[in-house]
Amino acid sequence: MKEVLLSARNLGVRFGGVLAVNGVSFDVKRGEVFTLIGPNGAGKTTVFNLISRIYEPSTGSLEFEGRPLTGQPPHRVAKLGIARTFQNIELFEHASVLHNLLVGRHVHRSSNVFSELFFTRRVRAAEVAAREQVERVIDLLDLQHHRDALVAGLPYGVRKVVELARALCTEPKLLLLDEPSSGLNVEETEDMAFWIQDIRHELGITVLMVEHDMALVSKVSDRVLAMNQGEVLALGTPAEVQSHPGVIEAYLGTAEGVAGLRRELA
Ligand SMILES: Nc1ncnc2c1ncn2[C@@H]1O[C@H](COP(=O)(O)OP(=O)(O)OP(=O)(O)O)[C@@H](O)[C@H]1O
Repeated sequence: MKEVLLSARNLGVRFGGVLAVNGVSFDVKRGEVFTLIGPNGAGKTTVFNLISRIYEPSTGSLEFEGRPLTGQPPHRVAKLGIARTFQNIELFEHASVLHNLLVGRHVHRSSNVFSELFFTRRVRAAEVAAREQVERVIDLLDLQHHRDALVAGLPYGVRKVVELARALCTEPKLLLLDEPSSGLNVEETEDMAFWIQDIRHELGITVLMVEHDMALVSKVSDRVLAMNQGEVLALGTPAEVQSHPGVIEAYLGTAEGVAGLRRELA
């Protein structure tokens, strides 16, 4: 059995009168692609924000590599090996792709003013390692042609890949992808599925994803957790979860929704 990388136990968070997440428990195993699905407002992004330490849980705990994550300040999360992308892309728009990726590497910088000023051997070695990792990621995600382009001038689909690249430049153990297909056309979504599979197989990175596109979910996920109104509805393989009656009712809602899902999966 695979080792558990991230463990959530009885997670809960309340915003005023809204219980956004309530008693949610799950384990993400090292090397898998684990996906959260559910209708709008189910609590998926809130779970991401709890893992990123943007929100403090009202109840429960999170462990990463067997150590408590709850209690860590948000700026430590990247250093521990957790990177994320956002539903709305967050990049430096007026910087080049290369600069955005190099910024992603800064999580590994531990130099002080003195060593930076005199460009010591350690700083030089860190600089070389940063460049090598950035070039590896550029090659993996086929971004060579866009290396020197300003982010602001790039099509949305490419910006989405640049954001993914920036997260990979931090060399994460766990990659959180918040709706990687949102805003992408069919072809770009297929490319995104390839990138996710490559990231998992070639880099061995564990992926925790929130996604609405069920065709993408089925293609890349090992396990799926369905949520509704802040609670866990079902956990299993993509096929098991999609055929779960509670999921069909909550996630798809209507008979037309079910027919739509069947068409999408056909
Ligand atoms: N900062 C906040 N303050 C108040 N309420 C919030 C906050 N963040 C989330 N919520 C509420 O918590 C619930 C869960 O929201 P969340 O964004 O996690 O859902 P989601 O499953 O990611 O939905 P979507 O698929 O639309 O992104 C919603 O009712 C939302 O309005």
